[in-house]
Amino acid sequence: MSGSGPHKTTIREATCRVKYDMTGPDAGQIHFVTAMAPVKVVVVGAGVIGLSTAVCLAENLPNCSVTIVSQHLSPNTTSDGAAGILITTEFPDVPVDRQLRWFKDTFDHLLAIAESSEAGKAGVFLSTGCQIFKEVPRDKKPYWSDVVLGFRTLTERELKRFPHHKFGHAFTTLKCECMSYLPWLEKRFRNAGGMIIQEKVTDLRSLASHFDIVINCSGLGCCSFLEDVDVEPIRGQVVHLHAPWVKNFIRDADGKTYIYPGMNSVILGGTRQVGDWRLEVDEVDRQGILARCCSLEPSLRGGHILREWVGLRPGRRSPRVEKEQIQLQDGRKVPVIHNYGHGGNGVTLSWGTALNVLRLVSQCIQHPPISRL
Ligand SMILES: Cc1cc2nc3c(=O)[nH]c(=O)nc-3n(C[C@H](O)[C@H](O)[C@H](O)COP(=O)(O)OP(=O)(O)OC[C@H]3O[C@@H](n4cnc5c(N)ncnc54)[C@H](O)[C@@H]3O)c2cc1C
Ligand SMILES: O=C([O-])CC(=O)C(=O)O
Repeated sequence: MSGSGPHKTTIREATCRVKYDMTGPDAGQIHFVTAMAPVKVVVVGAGVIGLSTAVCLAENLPNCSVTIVSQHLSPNTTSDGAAGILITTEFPDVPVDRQLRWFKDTFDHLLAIAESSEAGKAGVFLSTGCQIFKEVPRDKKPYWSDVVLGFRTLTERELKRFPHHKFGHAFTTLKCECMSYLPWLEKRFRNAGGMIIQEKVTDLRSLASHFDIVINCSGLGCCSFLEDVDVEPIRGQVVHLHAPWVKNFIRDADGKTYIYPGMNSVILGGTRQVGDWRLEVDEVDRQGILARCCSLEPSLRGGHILREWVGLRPGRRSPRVEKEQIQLQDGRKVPVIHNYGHGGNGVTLSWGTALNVLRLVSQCIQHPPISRL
């Protein structure tokens, strides 16, 4: 780490002191007095997962100093190119109630932004449309149906628009455009006293020697410094089309065809090529995307292409949100909290998994319960 010397404060030394208020308007309340030295937390990564996590920590833990160390910043992260729709799937290794909480916490957080005067600046807004199925799904009402707004089954008349599909849901969800949202989060982070260092991490241990707690939000990047054989790229290509008359989203449940109207363009997708590291736009993929999307929404044929983009989703069977401990050469044990592997759902789960990390960090520093947790 350049620009910071060895740091000797341990977490134990920095834990807060408790004061009991006997008088005044807060009588009977326990106050936690800021400790002598702040707990030094470092967040690796400044995509939607790293920035959400860093903001959550910086705004809720006054006795921590939070630093982001990231190789790339917005607009050069995978998150920047995400369609940003809030739709989730079911991960095999995470209890459903935990997944539900991740999604609901994110939805509620972003809904509040969408309803505020910050919506335009943050790039967060409501989006109504449908998800359609070529075969009737076993579970006609997914576990997340009560998180989104106005969830219902498509009528037969609505389904007639999609002759190759047998079933569908209509609902209102949120779209969070990271090209706006990430700079907006970054500003919020700096306002909360956070620091950002642009640097590649090659070894978690040497980073840990300068901090008390390490949070790993490096997405696919953790392949280079972490032995997690489950992480792999899932290539996604999208086309941005000028077609402002298209207002409602359409998503094929197979995840390979979607149409998402946004603030300045309609995003057409997509591809899901597992293990494919190519970042170049593929001509054949483009033709496939346009053909599939136009077959669902023929009016798109009147649009024109604004730009194209390829990103690599941080693929994993399930996201990894958990704590481990690493031991440094001097014997010091440093908690490392992982928050990566969100695949095609990083925006959808960003705030929920960030709050999960906040709870884990709070446990590490024996911070008092916070009403927002
Ligand atoms: C085409 C496409 C469409 C998508 N659409 C949606 C959608 O509609 N909804 C949705 O929820 N999700 C969507 N996704 C998925 C979403 O983009 C990802 O889940 C999300 O971006 C993951 O965020 P992240 O912060 O983990 O990763 P990233 O955005 O990749 O951020 C990782 C960060 O870690 C940093 N980093 C990596 N390695 C190192 C290192 N060694 N040292 C220092 N820093 C490092 C990087 O520089 C970067 O800042 C889409 C993805 C693609 C490709
Ligand atoms: O699948 C979608 O609807 C959009 C998305 O999250 C992705 O392409 O990863």
